[in-house]
Amino acid sequence: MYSLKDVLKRFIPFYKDYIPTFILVVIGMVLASSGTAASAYLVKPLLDEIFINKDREMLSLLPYAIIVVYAAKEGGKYLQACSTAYIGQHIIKRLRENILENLLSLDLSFFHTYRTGELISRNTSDVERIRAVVSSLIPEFLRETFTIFGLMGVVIYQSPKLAFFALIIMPLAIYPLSRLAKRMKKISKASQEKISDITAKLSEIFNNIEIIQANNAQNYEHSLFKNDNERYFKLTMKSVRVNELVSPLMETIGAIGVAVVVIVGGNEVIDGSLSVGSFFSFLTALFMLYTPIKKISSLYNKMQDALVASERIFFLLDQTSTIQSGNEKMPEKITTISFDDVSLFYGEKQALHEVKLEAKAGEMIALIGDSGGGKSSLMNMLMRFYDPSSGTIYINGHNLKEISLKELRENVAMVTQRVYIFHDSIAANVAYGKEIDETKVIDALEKANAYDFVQTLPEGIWTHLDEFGTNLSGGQRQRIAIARAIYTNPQVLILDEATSALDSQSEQKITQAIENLIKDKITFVIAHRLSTIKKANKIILLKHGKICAMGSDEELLQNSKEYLNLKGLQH
Ligand SMILES: Nc1ncnc2c1ncn2[C@@H]1O[C@H](COP(=O)(O)OP(=O)(O)OP(=O)(O)O)[C@@H](O)[C@H]1O
Repeated sequence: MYSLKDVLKRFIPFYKDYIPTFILVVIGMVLASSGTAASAYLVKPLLDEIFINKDREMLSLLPYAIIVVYAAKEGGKYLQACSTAYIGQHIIKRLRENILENLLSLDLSFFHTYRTGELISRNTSDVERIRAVVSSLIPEFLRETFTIFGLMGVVIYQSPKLAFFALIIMPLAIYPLSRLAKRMKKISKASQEKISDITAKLSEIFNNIEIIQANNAQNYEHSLFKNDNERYFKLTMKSVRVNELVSPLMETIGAIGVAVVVIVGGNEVIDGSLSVGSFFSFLTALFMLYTPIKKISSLYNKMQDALVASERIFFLLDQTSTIQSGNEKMPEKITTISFDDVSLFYGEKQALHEVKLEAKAGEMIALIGDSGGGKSSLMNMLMRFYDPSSGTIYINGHNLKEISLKELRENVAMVTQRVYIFHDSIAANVAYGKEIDETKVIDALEKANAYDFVQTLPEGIWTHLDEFGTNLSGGQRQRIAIARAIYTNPQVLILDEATSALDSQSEQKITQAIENLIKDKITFVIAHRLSTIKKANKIILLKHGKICAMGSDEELLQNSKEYLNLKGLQH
């Protein structure tokens, strides 16, 4: 668990950039605290000089002094509030960017472990909670502490004896307050986890809305959500009750202090050893003291909340990718890709067993086999979404891990089973992440046999696609994805069931297009379709993570029973 010191330490590099703004914060803080103390002090001349001594000169001065003191106090507060908000909001903005930057660099296994909603929640609501610590909490804490010292100065100055009685009460409040803070920390942790669950649930619901409606599972999802929501509501109420307890507790303990002061001070005023003005100035400062003390204890509770949130955020910032880029340049021309005794484990589960295969430029390799055989896993390693647990993948004899990750992914393009469409224009979807070159976009669309339908859309390649491409048909989406893969003219193409959503006519056109594209490339096709398999130079049959047959269609027909079985099933 992080302490406040740890949290602040992590923010020091951020704070360094805001020194001029901090100076404004301090000026505001000093004005606000000294203004508060001065306003309590002014009660003494008000009573003693004006009301008791009937001093007219003082009457002509004091009202102006009151205005100046209050203006300084409130102006200081305003200055401090705006400057601290600037620092806080700006740090938070940078923090969000840093979190996303780090998350984007992480490997896929991380994203398979954490739910999307959970990550969104940490990047939004937890970051918001932390804002309290980085911006307002610390300066407010300091301002209130300064105010306490200023007011204590007035209290002690006016009557040290009374101050002794009044201030002795204070430690009495500390014990219950520290108990409350501990409780608050616990509730905060539970509540932050719950809000993460809620966000995760919502993102799951919106992503799967079709399947929810198709299964009439609306009520089921709604009741799951209601449970989480109810729990969050209860936790929030619990934290409100704990937080709101601070004030009545402080007031009651404070009242004991005031009662003692009235008894002792009242006697002194009656005896004439204390002036009425001093007594009231003292009493005003004492009353005013409870406000900052109360604020500090409530701030302390909020801090517990922020500490828990920090822990969840630093966790994300501290994650490092297990997939690190190599330093070697990608060979200009990829001539061979070889898998040398490559095995892959997902946790305990072994997905691939000592796979050995080689692909040469111009070859098309078809990967076939039952579902779960390991075809996608093999290709995921070529993209370096995962690294082999043992064995090595080589490109032109260079270990894949030594090659720059960026250059690798520039040269290897993938069309996956799941088609990804971004909420942007078709052109931006095709050129995704790269500069849009209109001619290249049209060329890629033509090659993917997609330009015909794109042309019929109202704004052509500039037509905006909905999130997930819901305004396109499945086959159209797939052709956009293929266009994206060929936009950069990659040297290696991985097509994972890429033609599954196409009707046979467009599939034929795509197959033709792919045949033209792949001439000097290395292409891996994960396919069940016989038309694709036939054209492959090499067919690899994967079963339970092992290669159980490898060769051309003809060879396999002759010597692989499994291949015959597979073909038999498809006829
Ligand atoms: N991220 C993952 N975490 C854990 N296990 C996984 C993961 N991805 C795949 N697997 C497991 O590894 C095995 C191989 O999966 P893979 O997706 O590579 O098979 P496949 O041959 O591509 O299947 P399909 O044809 O159904 O797509 C399966 O048993 C699968 O359950």
